[in-house]
Amino acid sequence: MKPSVILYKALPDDLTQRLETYFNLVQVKDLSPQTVSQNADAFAHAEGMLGSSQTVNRELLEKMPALRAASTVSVGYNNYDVPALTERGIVLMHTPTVLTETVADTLMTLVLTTARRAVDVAQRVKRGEWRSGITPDWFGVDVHHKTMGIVGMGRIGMALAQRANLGFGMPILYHARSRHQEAEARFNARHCSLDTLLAESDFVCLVLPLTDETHHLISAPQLAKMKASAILINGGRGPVVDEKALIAALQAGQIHGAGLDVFEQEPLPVDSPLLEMSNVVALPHIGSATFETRYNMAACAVDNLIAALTGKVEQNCVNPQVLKS
Ligand SMILES: NC(=O)C1=CN([C@@H]2O[C@H](COP(=O)(O)OP(=O)(O)OC[C@H]3O[C@@H](n4cnc5c(N)ncnc54)[C@H](OP(=O)(O)O)[C@@H]3O)[C@@H](O)[C@H]2O)C=CC1
Ligand SMILES: O=CC(=O)O
Repeated sequence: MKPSVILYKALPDDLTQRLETYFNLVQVKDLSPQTVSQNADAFAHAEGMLGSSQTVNRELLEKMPALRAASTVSVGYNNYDVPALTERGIVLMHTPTVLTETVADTLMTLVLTTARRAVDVAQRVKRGEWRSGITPDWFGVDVHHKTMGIVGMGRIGMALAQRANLGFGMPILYHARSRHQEAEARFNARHCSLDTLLAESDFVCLVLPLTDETHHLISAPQLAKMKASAILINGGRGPVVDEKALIAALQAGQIHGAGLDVFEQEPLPVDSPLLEMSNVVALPHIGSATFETRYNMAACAVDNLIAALTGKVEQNCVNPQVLKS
C-alpha cells in the first residue's frame, strides 16, 4: 500500500501526478482546525504532508500520529514547530538554493524602486501629473557606489552582495553570527557589529530567518542608529522588524524610506500607515514569486518528500538529527 500524504497547496498537474505515483494523496485547502476535523481520518493516517504558509504546531501533530515527513514549499520554516517535529522523529524538508537568485533580484528591486521612488513617480505619471519638465520633487537618491549593509550573509545575502558589489559598485558591510570568507574574498565585504552596520550603511538590507533571536532585532533603538538618509529593506520575515517602531521612525523622518516584501501581519492590513507613505515600497511577499522559481520550488518540495518517505534524504533537511536516530 502507498503511504498517505496530505497535500495542502495546489501544485502544477505534472508534479501532482508525480506525487500520485508514490503516494495516496488527500488534497485539502488548508490546515485549519475545521479542515483537520472534516478530514480527521486522512490526517490520522497521513505519513507525509506537503504545502506552505500554514502553521504546523503540536496541536496539529497530535492529530497526525502516523506522520513521518513534512515538506515545505519555502526555504523559511518559522511556521513549523521544529523541536516538536524532531521529538517525534518527523523529518522536515525545505527548498533552499532554487529560489536564491530570484529573491536577490526582488531585494535589488526594492533597493532601486525605493531609492529612485519608481512606484511613487510612476503613479504620478498615471494620474496625469507629468505636464512639464520634472522638478526636484520627482528626484530620487543614487544607489550605485553607496554602502550596502546586509544583515544575514547566507545564500540570499551572498546573491544580493554579488549584485550590489559587482553590478553597482557598492561597498558591502555585513552582519551575521559567523564570518563568511567567500563574501569577504569575492565582494570585499566587511564583517561588523549590527550597530556599526546600522550607523554606516546607506541601505540596510535584512535577509534573516525569523527566530527567537531575530524577532524585533530592528526596533526603535536600532532605527535611531541609522543615518537619516538611509533606507531599510526587509526581505526576510516581517517580525524581524518592530513595525510600529518603523512606522514611527518613518513618520518622524528619522530614516529616508523603506522597501518591504514582508510584514508582521500578512496580508498587510489595508489601514496600515505604511500604505499612506510615498517613501515606502510595499510588496506582497513576492520574493520568490516568478513562474520559473515557484515551479522549481514545488518540484524540489515534491522530490524532498519522496526522498524523505523512501529513506533517501541527501539534502534540504532542516532537522537531519532525526535521520540518525
Ligand atoms: N521575501 C521572501 O519571499 C523570502 C524570504 N526568505 C527569508 O530569507 C531567509 C534567509 O534565507 P537564506 O539566505 O536562504 O538562509 P540562510 O540560512 O542561507 O542565511 C541566513 C543568514 O542569517 C544569519 N542569521 C541567522 N540568525 C542570525 C542572528 N541571530 N543574527 C545575525 N545573523 C543571523 C545567518 O548567519 P550565519 O551565516 O552566521 O549562520 C545566515 O547568514 C529565510 O529564512 C526566509 O525567512 C527566503 C526566501 C524568500
Ligand atoms: O518566504 C519565502 C520562503 O521561501 O521562505
